Amino acid sequence: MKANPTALAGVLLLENFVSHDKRGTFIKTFHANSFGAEQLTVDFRESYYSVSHKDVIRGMHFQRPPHEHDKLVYVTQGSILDVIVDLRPDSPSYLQHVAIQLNEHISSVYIPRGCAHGFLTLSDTATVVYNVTSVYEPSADAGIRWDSIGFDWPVTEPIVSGRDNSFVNLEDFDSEF
Ligand SMILES: Cc1cn([C@H]2C[C@H](O)[C@@H](COP(=O)(O)OP(=O)(O)O[C@H]3O[C@H](C)C(=O)[C@H](O)[C@H]3O)O2)c(=O)[nH]c1=O
Repeated sequence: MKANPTALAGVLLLENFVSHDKRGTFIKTFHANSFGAEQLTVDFRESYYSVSHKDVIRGMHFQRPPHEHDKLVYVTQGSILDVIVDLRPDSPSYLQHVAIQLNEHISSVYIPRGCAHGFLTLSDTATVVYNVTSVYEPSADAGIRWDSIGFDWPVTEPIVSGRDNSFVNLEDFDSEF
């Protein structure tokens, strides 16, 4: 696994191990030694996935302290535009965002605690896997409005949940990280 830095401090684009043969494809998305060598968390406490239609936007989500978590995200079917916002006041990339296209199998994105995560579905459907380092705590499940982060989402009529449209704007967000 090769880790590549991004414009946001600590957010890494990871190149997955991918092997093709006549049977199909084999992909490795986690390797404790490689993660440890990059000082990445290896203690994932939950794993879940979502299946989204084209033009769906999910996000921008995070868990509030003390339930914040690191997150490893990858796509097992389809493609997404993965978007991360830095909510850490002490970070050199505070309040900045990055958008990374994730295509099935090829790469994963590692998102440190203190960042908000979301994505736009680019393909007809997309299956997105999340591995996180804390268990789900409803009272700490929070977010920032997807259209308040200064990113021009390449979609004309996004499909967004009422909850995601009810989050606070980034300019009004008071960071606890
Ligand atoms: C995360 C979670 C959610 N839920 C419930 C809450 C809702 O009733 C339902 C769907 O949750 P949500 O609408 O938050 O799902 P997404 O909008 O796909 O959020 C996900 O996608 C964005 C991009 C992320 O980065 C989040 O980490 C991830 O939660 O499952 C649970 O019961 N347990 C859980 O661990």
